[in-house]
Amino acid sequence: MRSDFRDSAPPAFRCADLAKIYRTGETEVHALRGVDLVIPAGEILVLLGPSGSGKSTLLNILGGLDRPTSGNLFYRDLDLAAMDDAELTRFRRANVGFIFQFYNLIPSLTAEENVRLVTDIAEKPMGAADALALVGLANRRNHYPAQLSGGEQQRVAVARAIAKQPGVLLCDEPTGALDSSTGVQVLETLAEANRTLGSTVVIITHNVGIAAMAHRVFHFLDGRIARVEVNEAPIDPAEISW
Ligand SMILES: Nc1ncnc2c1ncn2[C@@H]1O[C@H](COP(=O)(O)OP(=O)(O)OP(=O)(O)O)[C@@H](O)[C@H]1O
Repeated sequence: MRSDFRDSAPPAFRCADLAKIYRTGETEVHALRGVDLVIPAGEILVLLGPSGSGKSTLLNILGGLDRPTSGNLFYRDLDLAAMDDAELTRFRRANVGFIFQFYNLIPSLTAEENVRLVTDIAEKPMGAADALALVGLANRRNHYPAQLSGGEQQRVAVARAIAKQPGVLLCDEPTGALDSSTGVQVLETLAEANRTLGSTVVIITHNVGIAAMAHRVFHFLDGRIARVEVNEAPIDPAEISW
């Protein structure tokens, strides 16, 4: 059933010959050297590759936090490469949820208030309490970040990201600071958002085991995608450990 839905959907992202050069004084770093990829809507994608191979650079460009130096990039029919700053901000607000390694919660706000920061400005949000229930934290909504474990704080960050029902969830090392069993709980919330909201989920990780939950795995090497693996039978995150 899920694969029919995925096959019929237009791609979430398409990019062609995408390049990113960082210039600092005389120095140039070629972070992306001609990336071609299609990210089908409604899939879970994992990006693997050595440190410095360009994964975060690509994720930031997909999310409209940064711009390519050259190349084409579309989100559905939106031409991201042609957008100015204000348009990119609107694109992010309407379509993208971000999750980073460190949870970036506001310490003086409760879990629910942290989520409400997003639901207050989103176009079609679910309630903050519903988002927290989706990540299994209904009974922690009035707790402050310091009263929550690392895994619980990351689940609040996931709730905050999914509350606006984004088309795409971009996750940069979401389990990087967590132990295996806590990390798996976070991955389960991402899989749940993929299943119930249909969000396309892109996960950067150094943990090769996590690739088993993805529909597709992109292997990065030196600013390029060296290999794409299609996984016909993604496993439930509960089966992953590290
Ligand atoms: N803002 C920046 N200014 C200059 N160089 C940068 C900047 N951001 C990234 N780079 C460089 O671009 C290259 C790709 O970095 P990127 O962070 O995309 O790699 P990565 O695969 O995500 O690495 P990691 O797994 O360590 O996070 C690296 O050489 C990095 O040093």
